[in-house]
Amino acid sequence: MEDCSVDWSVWQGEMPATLMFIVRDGEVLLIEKLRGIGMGKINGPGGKIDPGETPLECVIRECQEELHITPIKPVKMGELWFAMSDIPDIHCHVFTATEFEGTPTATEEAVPIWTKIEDIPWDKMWEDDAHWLPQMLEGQKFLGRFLFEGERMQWRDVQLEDAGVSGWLIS
Ligand SMILES: Nc1nc2c([nH]c(=O)n2[C@H]2C[C@H](O)[C@@H](COP(=O)(O)OP(=O)(O)OP(=O)(O)O)O2)c(=O)[nH]1
Repeated sequence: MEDCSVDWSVWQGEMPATLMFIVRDGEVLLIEKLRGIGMGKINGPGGKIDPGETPLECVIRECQEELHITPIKPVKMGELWFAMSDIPDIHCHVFTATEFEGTPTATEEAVPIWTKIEDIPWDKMWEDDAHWLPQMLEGQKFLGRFLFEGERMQWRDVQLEDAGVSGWLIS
């Protein structure tokens, strides 16, 4: 991979966002995303953080809005820093949970898809996901930094456990 043109030591995401991956019995709750950034892709529920909201508040609200479920005791597992070419840079907080209230329900924003971990459809997901989601689903915390040109990943760096967590912008 070529050198990265981004100075990550001063990078600040312009658009804060969240993602949730609920895991139960060897399956992960994914969505087909019907609108917003990444429309048409498979992803976890999540979205942009509203002004005044914490990442935890946001990820719970997005699960309620997109799937009519409330995750219980979400755990922050990672940060994703996306330097983008055509949209504002995204700073995403990634959570997991093993319990939730409610029944995952299709909405105007998302269709729920329980997926066996070994069957995750990488070709329908963002290109970077294969570089941190497997590690996260094995319980490792992380910091992933990516440079995108449009929807194509140009550069990546993923740090696991303490090396990653120590770089988080928000604990
Ligand atoms: N897994 C994964 N998720 C990503 C990547 N890039 C990226 O923005 N996302 C996520 C972060 C957010 O959850 C989501 C983008 O926010 P959104 O457009 O869904 O936000 P929203 O629901 O608030 O938007 P809106 O439809 O109300 O305008 O996509 C990526 O490379 N991989």
